[in-house]
Amino acid sequence: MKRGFLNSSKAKQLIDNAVFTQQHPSKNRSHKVHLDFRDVATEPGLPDGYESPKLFSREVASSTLEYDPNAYIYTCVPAVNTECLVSGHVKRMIYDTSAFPVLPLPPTRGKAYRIGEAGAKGLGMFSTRLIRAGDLIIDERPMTFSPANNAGSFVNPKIPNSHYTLAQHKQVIQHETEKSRKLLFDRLPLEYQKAFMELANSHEHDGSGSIVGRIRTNGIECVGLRDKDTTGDLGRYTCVCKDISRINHSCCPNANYCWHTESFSVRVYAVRDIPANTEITIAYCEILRTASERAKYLLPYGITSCACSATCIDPALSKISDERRVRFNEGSLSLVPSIDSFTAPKPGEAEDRGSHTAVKWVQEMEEEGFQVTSEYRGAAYMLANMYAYLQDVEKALFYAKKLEGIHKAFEEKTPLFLTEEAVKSSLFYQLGKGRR
Ligand SMILES: C[S@@+](CC[C@H](N)C(=O)[O-])C[C@H]1O[C@@H](n2cnc3c(N)ncnc32)[C@H](O)[C@@H]1O
Repeated sequence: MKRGFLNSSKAKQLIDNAVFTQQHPSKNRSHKVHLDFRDVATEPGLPDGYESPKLFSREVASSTLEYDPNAYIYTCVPAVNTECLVSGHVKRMIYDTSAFPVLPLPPTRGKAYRIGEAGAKGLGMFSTRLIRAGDLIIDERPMTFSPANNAGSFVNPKIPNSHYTLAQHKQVIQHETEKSRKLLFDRLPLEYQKAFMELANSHEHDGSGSIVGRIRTNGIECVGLRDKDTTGDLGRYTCVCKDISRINHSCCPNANYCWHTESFSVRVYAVRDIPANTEITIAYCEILRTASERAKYLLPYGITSCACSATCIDPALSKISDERRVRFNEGSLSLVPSIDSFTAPKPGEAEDRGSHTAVKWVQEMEEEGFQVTSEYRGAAYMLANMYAYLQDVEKALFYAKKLEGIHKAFEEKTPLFLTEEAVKSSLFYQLGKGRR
């Protein structure tokens, strides 16, 4: 039996309460503004006379799944020891996940990281030995799991929102979200409370409370879990881990991360070889964006000028990198030629015209450190298959082997041929053979 706070109001109702109807200043009509805790409270404090609603609690068995799907529950998912603020619907989704709760995986060849000083970035995660592409660096269960917006916080539906300005409404949302997350925090063991409060907080001056600020700075999206009947930004979940929270951002990261419901954990894999004593980095934003676009996404993390690599520091390199990022981002579809256009290079030419662009892209993406992108994987995979089709086993293997580690890092199930025999029995090799 675990103490649980049951908030009986419906998720939909909560979401509707976060929609503020604003009068258009010049025209005689109103429009809806959606608010969530990522909105900056324009002024500190709360509206005069605002009374925060009292939450009531009820003891429930933590193992039960007999909840209203739209009610939010504070619960410790017993098998995994994570404190959760979760809708009944999502709690059921978790328990219905096949194989849940399997143990997190052990890191490949044992632990290979330490947490240490990373200069102006604060703390960071560093390799203690060579880590190979595809190695699992860490598989960590989070300390907290909660909605990624203000869902689960209780804004009294009796409060007539017409009495508030937009800024005041934001203050209420921020206040109530912090209050609901504080309850989650208070349920953590003391050791986790300490670890949580030691984490970075890049939201100290935007109206976010100290708990919400840390969730926003360190939260990892729990892809695949979302509240009933929600789309887009609504209904998502985020989790905060102890060690993974120390991984800094890079615009050319050497690791990727993914959420796994069956183990209730976040896995971090190397996407290329990481030498000993090197910082392990992930991307906090889409990396195939220009420097100015990336800067917008990084600002909420307090990253005002990213200095993660030479391409972010040197304006000339940054210009070249931006041009490449835009090209890779926009051109991925035109890169994939139809099978009929696969032809062998003409005598004296290194590459056929059909493959030339893809070969150049793979080279450029490796120079930039974009192995984490689907565009890199797509281009290398296409080349491996194309050379198999052209019966060029050596080149087919050359590109397939580039993907060996990355496939592990993305837990890809698509078969890769990594031996001469495997190339020769692949579909593309057989198709190419039949064509000659
Ligand atoms: C998830 S934490 C990462 C660990 C953090 N450095 C620490 O000391 O705990 C995110 C925060 O780290 C810092 N950070 C991460 N990547 C950075 C980068 N590329 N440049 C500057 N600061 C960075 C920012 O302060 C950001 O808000």
